[in-house]
Amino acid sequence: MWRNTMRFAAVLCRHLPPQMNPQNLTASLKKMILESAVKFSRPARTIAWSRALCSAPKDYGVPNPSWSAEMMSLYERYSAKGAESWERLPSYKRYLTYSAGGQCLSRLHKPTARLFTRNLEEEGAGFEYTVFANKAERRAVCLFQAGPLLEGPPGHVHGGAIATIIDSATGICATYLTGFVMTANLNINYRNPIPLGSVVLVECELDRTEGRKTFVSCRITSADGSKLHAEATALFVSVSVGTLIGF
Ligand SMILES: CCCCCCCC(=O)SCCNC(=O)CCNC(=O)[C@H](O)C(C)(C)COP(=O)(O)OP(=O)(O)OC[C@H]1O[C@@H](n2cnc3c(N)ncnc32)[C@H](O)[C@@H]1OP(=O)(O)O
Repeated sequence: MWRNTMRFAAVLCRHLPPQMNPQNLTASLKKMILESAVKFSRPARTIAWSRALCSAPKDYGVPNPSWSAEMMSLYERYSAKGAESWERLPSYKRYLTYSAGGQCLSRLHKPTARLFTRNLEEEGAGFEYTVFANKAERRAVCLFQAGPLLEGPPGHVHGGAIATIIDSATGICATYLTGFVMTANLNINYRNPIPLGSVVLVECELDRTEGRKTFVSCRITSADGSKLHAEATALFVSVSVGTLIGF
């Protein structure tokens, strides 16, 4: 039993992404890994879980057939700028999976949970988005195509869905630039409704950091930049992985 436990823990640690190598893990995370290993250390389960943990997660930030010509054109424009300036960030269905660039931890922790913005399998129905980030300029841009299940006012996107994409885009920007964070404050001014099915740019910029606080501002405009849909400011507070997991 103990040998299986240690073998399972070793498999987990081997598949942690580089920035989460075992020397850098918090005590609470080590405890979680060991507890999970104990829980699943019966031989048959060990093999099944090891396999399940090691398959590649689906990246939702790549084009799919629901993307409009306008969404594709923007995607190609940012992709063409080159990874040295604008890096496309992969997008998975769990926050930790995205942040750590791996998959093991999110599958161990409440495995049936899903990121709110990636909770529909039907392509094009809800949030279709992809994020490019520019480290040197401390900016990120989210290309967002709003599906029909995000309706608020007839034919237009729900204000809560707009808040969600702003929270996500600014959160991804803050996480990319400063590490694990949680939203502490979000202020939004809605300027013009967003038509359902349209593609908009959610442009985020890191304004400043103060200790654990990261301030990000955001503008949502039409794809050609001619119409302002919303403006927002967000405050994120850095947290440990243990806090995110709930330890
Ligand atoms: C891939 C997808 C990315 C998605 C990103 C989406 C992120 C989310 O939606 S997270 C979910 C929504 N957010 C939450 O549930 C967070 C709930 N709040 C909390 O857990 C805590 O209040 C938390 C973590 C924000 C801060 O708590 P804690 O770690 O104890 O920090 P705390 O000491 O209170 O505050 C740290 C600093 O921030 C400031 N601060 C905290 N909250 C606020 C606030 N609402 N307004 C202004 N300042 C604040 C404090 O004054 C303090 O400032 P200073 O260092 O100058 O004294």
